[in-house]
Amino acid sequence: MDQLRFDGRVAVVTGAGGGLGKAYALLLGSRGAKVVVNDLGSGRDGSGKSNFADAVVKEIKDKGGVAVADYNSVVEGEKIIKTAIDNFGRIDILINNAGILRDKSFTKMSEQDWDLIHAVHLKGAFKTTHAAWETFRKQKYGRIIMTSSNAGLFGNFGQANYSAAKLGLVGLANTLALEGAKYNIKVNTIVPTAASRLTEDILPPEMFQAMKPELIAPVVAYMVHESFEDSGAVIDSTLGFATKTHLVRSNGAPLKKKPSDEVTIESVKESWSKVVNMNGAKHLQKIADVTLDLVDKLQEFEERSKLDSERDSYWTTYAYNAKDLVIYALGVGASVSNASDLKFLYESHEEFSPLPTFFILAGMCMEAPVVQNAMPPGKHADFTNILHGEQYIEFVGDFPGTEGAFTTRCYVVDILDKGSSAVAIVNSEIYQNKQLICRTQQHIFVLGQGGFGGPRNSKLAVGVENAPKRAPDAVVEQRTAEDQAAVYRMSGDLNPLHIDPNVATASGHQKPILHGLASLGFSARHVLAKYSNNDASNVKALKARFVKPVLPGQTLVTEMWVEGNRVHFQTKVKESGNAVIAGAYMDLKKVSSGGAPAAAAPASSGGALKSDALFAKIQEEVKKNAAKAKAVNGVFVYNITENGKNVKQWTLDLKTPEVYNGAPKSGKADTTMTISDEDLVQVAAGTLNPQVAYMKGKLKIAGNLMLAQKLGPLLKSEAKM
Ligand SMILES: CCCCCCC[C@@H](O)CC(=O)SCCNC(=O)CCNC(=O)[C@H](O)C(C)(C)COP(=O)(O)OP(=O)(O)OC[C@H]1O[C@@H](n2cnc3c(N)ncnc32)[C@H](O)[C@@H]1OP(=O)(O)O
Repeated sequence: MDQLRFDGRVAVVTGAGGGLGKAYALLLGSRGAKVVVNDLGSGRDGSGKSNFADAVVKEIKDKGGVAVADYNSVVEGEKIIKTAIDNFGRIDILINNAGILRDKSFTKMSEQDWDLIHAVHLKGAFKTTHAAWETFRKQKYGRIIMTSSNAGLFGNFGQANYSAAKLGLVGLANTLALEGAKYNIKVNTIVPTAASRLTEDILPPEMFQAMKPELIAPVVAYMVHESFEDSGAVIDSTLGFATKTHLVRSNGAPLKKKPSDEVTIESVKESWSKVVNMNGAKHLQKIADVTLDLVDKLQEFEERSKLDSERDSYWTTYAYNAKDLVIYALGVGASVSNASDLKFLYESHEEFSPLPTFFILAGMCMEAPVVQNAMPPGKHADFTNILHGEQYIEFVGDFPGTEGAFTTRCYVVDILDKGSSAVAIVNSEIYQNKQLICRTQQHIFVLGQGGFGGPRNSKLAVGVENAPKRAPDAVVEQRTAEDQAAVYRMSGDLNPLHIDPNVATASGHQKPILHGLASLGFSARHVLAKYSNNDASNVKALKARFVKPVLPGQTLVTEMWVEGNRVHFQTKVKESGNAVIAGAYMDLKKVSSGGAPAAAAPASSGGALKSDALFAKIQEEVKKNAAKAKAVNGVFVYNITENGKNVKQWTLDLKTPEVYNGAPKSGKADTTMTISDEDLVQVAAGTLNPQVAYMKGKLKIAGNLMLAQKLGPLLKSEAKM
């Protein structure tokens, strides 16, 4: 990097007779600046006289620099600035560094102690800066440094006067940064901790030795260089280390429940934990942002209150990223052994997507006592007596992306009395940037808590739909893993019923049961793959009832029926024959028939494969791409499999280039690629990235890896067929 220089610039450094100020003056002087070395020449309490400034000037001059000494007090700051103008005709840089201490505990602090400190630090900085300000404005250039202290930012015993003045300087810099912005005047604050006359007998000797002002001087010099762009920054530096400090604001909280309520001391106490909760605290750049933030929050409060006045609601937030999507997909049985699942498992996949059922999680409001607080008198609900009964999700706005944050409103719309048990119907509205993205509805079955004389049915319940009587149009089966619930829990539902054998047996189950939403996630994936080409954004709504628990390790069999844009489905456990999900459906914007297989080993893939026609197409493509093929120059063998068995073998001899139906005519295969028929169909249909099929197909490389990689582009062109 080119040396950062200050040629042609005039710098005033106050308190430059020793310590930090001296280090700043020497460094700037050595880099071409003409320096006014100001120093009153007093001890650290402001008493005594010396000629330190002359010594510094001499040192600068001895090294070929230009400098002049100034012995005025900063309280008469205009005289110091005059020294610069009189000697050098201009001023570009002002470093307000001069300072003294009058440390005393507050009890012993006199008004004089207070005034003297404020006069030197705060008023002194005001006087010098004010004197230079007009020149800076006129020449549209100025670099100003205020010197603050951690004593000001955090407080320090015995330094009430000094702390107040030091934080005052941050306030001064903040405002001057704004007022100077359009004149290219940058005003920043340094918070140095260095060995100086101020700290000499306060710091332990070893630390005092190490805290060299020379380690801070380059930071300050950079902050007054013409290339420095920040303004209003507070930079803490010591021991060759620098950090930025700024204020942050909590999200805050309304101090009342409804806009019409009074704010009382009690309501303030009730809200206090939210007021001081710093989770998600933000740094606001300017005072206008503070006002906007407040207006925004008040508007949100009004809007929420309108909704809350209809029903008592709980508001929660839910943030997710790619990792959450992948963990969820694993929890609902997506597997790399099925190439079409990769888009749900691999964050760098070109079609990486959330599964549609993932967004049910944002509506769960697991942390809120939403059901508990809505139970009729004498009835209770907690994790020991609830079962997930039904689930609904409907997408209203744009399909959400692969990361985001939602605000969710959760409220109970009805508590039904089903005789011995109760059913709580919980609605959720899920918003992103104030836009409604989706709605969900959960039916929570509360065992043994019925009989309170409530309604048996609700008009507000989204109903289940019986499947057609005919044989299913498609069936997909997939075994859940023994650890399925343990994986699914990581998406947020930590109900011990799904992991703790004692809790499970106490609730009457032989072992921990699978989350209802995990089983639903499996079946929804099967439908999505079969009838929506795995396109999650094609889903409009989904409804299901959990009719019997599923045990991890059991095999789920999803039966599907297409009726218009609705795919009815129900799910059975293969081992017991029991229906576990019933009355379920997925509404799609568009139904695509015979789509991708969802499970690793589908029971019925639906529709015969036209591999011969496909073979002809690939042959044509290879001929079309003969030049490329020759460049690849390899022999590849495709094993065509059906239900796990090799049924056919094609050889792609790119040396020739030709495709053979059967064993290679000549030469040995360089690469053997096993792609299932289904994947090959998808590649041909352009719905499966050939590279993905390629990765999934157990690629055995007999030649070299480069060769295998070169095959990628060729397969890509085949995908366009
Ligand atoms: C806000 C916080 C939320 C927390 C969310 C959840 C946290 C999760 O960790 C919890 C889970 O995932 S639990 C696991 C998944 N769920 C299950 O396994 C439940 C399976 N279902 C059953 O066992 C029975 O259906 C059973 C036991 C539910 C009902 O069986 P029965 O008692 O035999 O009922 P039945 O006699 O057939 O019918 C009685 C009335 O109830 C209605 N009904 C039946 N099943 C229902 C169900 N699943 N959901 C809603 N209502 C249901 C019936 O229609 C009937 O009403 P009516 O007589 O008016 O027709």
